Amino acid sequence: MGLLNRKRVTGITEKSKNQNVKVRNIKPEKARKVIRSFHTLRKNRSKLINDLTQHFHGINEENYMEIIRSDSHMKSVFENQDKLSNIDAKSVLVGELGKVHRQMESQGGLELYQLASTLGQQVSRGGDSSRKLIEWLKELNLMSKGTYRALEIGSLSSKNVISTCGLFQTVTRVDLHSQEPEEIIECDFMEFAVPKEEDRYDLVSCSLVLNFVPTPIQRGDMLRRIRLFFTESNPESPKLLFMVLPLPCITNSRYLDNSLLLSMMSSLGFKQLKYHEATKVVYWLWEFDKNAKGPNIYRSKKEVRSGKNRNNFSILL
Ligand SMILES: C[S@@+](CC[C@H](N)C(=O)[O-])C[C@H]1O[C@@H](n2cnc3c(N)ncnc32)[C@H](O)[C@@H]1O
Repeated sequence: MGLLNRKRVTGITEKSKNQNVKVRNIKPEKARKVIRSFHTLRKNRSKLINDLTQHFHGINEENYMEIIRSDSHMKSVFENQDKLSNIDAKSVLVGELGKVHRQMESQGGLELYQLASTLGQQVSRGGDSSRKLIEWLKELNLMSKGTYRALEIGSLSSKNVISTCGLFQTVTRVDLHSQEPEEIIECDFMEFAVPKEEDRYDLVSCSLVLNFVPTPIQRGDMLRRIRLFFTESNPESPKLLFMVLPLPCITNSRYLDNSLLLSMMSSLGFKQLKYHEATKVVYWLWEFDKNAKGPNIYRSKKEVRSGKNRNNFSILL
């Protein structure tokens, strides 16, 4: 993304890639708008790509540009240079996908979304969510200093409290777009290889990531996958998942409230240890027990709240 674009959209004036992120001149409302709009576009993109799987074998969010651009006609439809050809279903979808793709680019893409999210981590605006995790770990006296391993999914910085608190022997950080290539592994967690047993983790942090994942099924898949990353080598020590979501995902969703989430998580083997609602986000600390699974009955959405002004956030397993 060009610096010009970023300036036009938000007034951010400093280049951030591969440096500690600096954000200036971006108002909190603007940051929230960037985040909301990015989530909507990502959801629309995901739906279009899903619809296109019947026309392009194996198309997904990583390879769609490559696949579409390898067909010169589809490439020009995607790039909106061949409007007259948008008559069949496949071309309509490709044309729409091109439109969404351009909107995402012009609004700054993932990089700008991360800048806006980093702003949310500034202390004056709610701060680094991992502070709550460390507060809880200390309160529950759950992890003795320096012996445990943590995995942070969706990491914006290696300087967050989870990394600096000294409670962990190692913190492995992954993100779709790494802002510190030496400290944060750039990859999709869904493709991050499950390590050998001795390299697995005692704690996984998944803060403000599930709401980024575009579909309810993919969110469920992410939760399911997280379980594979817990070590079994210290049976005495707890296996913990720290999770954060925007508050409305749980307090104003048509399809999810905390009681439903509790039973879903329990069907995956997670027991709620801690829960905290802040003004804008909600935090959980879950303990995982691989032997404590329940029945999986969460394959379709069920309304838990009615009313017009609800959001549709949900998770399916
Ligand atoms: C809103 S930021 C949250 C960052 C930080 N964890 C926090 O709590 O402030 C969401 C981050 O999750 C990352 N992310 C989303 N889906 C991911 C995935 N499947 N694998 C790795 N990172 C992902 C995004 O790239 C983004 O940097």
